[in-house]
Amino acid sequence: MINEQQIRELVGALQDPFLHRTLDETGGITEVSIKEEKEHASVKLAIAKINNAEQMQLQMKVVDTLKKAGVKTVGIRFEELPAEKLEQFRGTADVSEAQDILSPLNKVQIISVASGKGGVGKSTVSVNLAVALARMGKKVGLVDADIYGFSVPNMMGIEQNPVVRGNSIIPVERFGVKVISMDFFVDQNAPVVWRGPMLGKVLDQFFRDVEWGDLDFLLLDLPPGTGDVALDVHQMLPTSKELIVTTPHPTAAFVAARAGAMALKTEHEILGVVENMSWYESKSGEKEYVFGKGGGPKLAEELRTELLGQIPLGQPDWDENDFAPSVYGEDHPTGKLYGEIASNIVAKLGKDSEPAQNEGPVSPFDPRNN
Ligand SMILES: Nc1ncnc2c1ncn2[C@@H]1O[C@H](COP(=O)(O)OP(=O)(O)OP(=O)(O)O)[C@@H](O)[C@H]1O
Repeated sequence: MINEQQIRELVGALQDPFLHRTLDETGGITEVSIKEEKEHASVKLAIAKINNAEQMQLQMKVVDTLKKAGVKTVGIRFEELPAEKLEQFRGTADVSEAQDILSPLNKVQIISVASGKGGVGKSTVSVNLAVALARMGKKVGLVDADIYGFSVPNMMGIEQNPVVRGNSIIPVERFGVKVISMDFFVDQNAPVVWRGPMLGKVLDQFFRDVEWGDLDFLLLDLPPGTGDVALDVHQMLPTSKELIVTTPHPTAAFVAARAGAMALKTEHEILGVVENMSWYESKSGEKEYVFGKGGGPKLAEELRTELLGQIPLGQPDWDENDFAPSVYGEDHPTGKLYGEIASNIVAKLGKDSEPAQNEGPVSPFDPRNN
């Protein structure tokens, strides 16, 4: 494992994307810490402007550089260079960039939806939460990052493909949510057999080449478990917050705890737990705990986070004229529960106030900035 000095040299040679000076020259590395036994390094970087596509690209460069040097997992946090420091470099950035530095920040909260194992309803929860946030008037994007087992377009009843304009992909909009999925780019039902780095590249493209526009929230439906892609996403998006889906079965919750442990290990905040398939309510109003009881609360307690909601078993009311197999209507009892979870998340993230300065979320990735 490389030492702090080597990390400072490697990262210090990368440039501040706005000032076109190395981080070494700008004094942009403000903290380095190492956990030898875990082969983990974290760095805190100060750059001219945070929460934008350029930050995202620098993040990826840092991860790439440190991984090539043998670091296994990387944590990165960003902050803005202090004003005096910026002034010092003002003359060196061209005028439009200098104005850009002063322009209001474009902020987006990234929420990764994870589960310990498949089939617990992670995609169903991602889709309905995205729709519920859009119903609240939020601008929402949804990345179907489950690239082996994509299911989001089908669940939302999306039939068209995205339009490609120049070098960018315009996401498909459904129920007010901008959606991108591997499903749009493979032949009907052809299995996706890519491995490891290829998968990371696809995700990278989803972040860079998709024209998301202004967003308040970007949700990611992660693949189940704690494999390569889930880890890649954690590294690419160090500011994303994690939402963990489990069923009420104690074993499911035990397995889901691993996803939570990975989030914590990579220094990601856990937003909360959603328990899905919590019970079946019979016509007489009695609750039957088909898949057991207690998994969600137990997991939330274990991860020291909040149980954001419990979703019962049951199907949406299907509208034959506007078919979306997994989307619950706004007035459906389950649709209302998703509405409550969405409000809870908005309140929790304090979206209407400014996010914390140093831990601000990453903004999406305007491809024109590449
Ligand atoms: N609350 C629910 N009530 C009834 N059926 C549900 C519920 N939640 C999910 N399902 C169904 O369970 C199946 C699995 O759900 P989903 O695909 O969302 O899970 P997943 O965890 O994303 O799975 P994978 O990880 O394999 O993609 C789907 O057929 C879905 O319609």
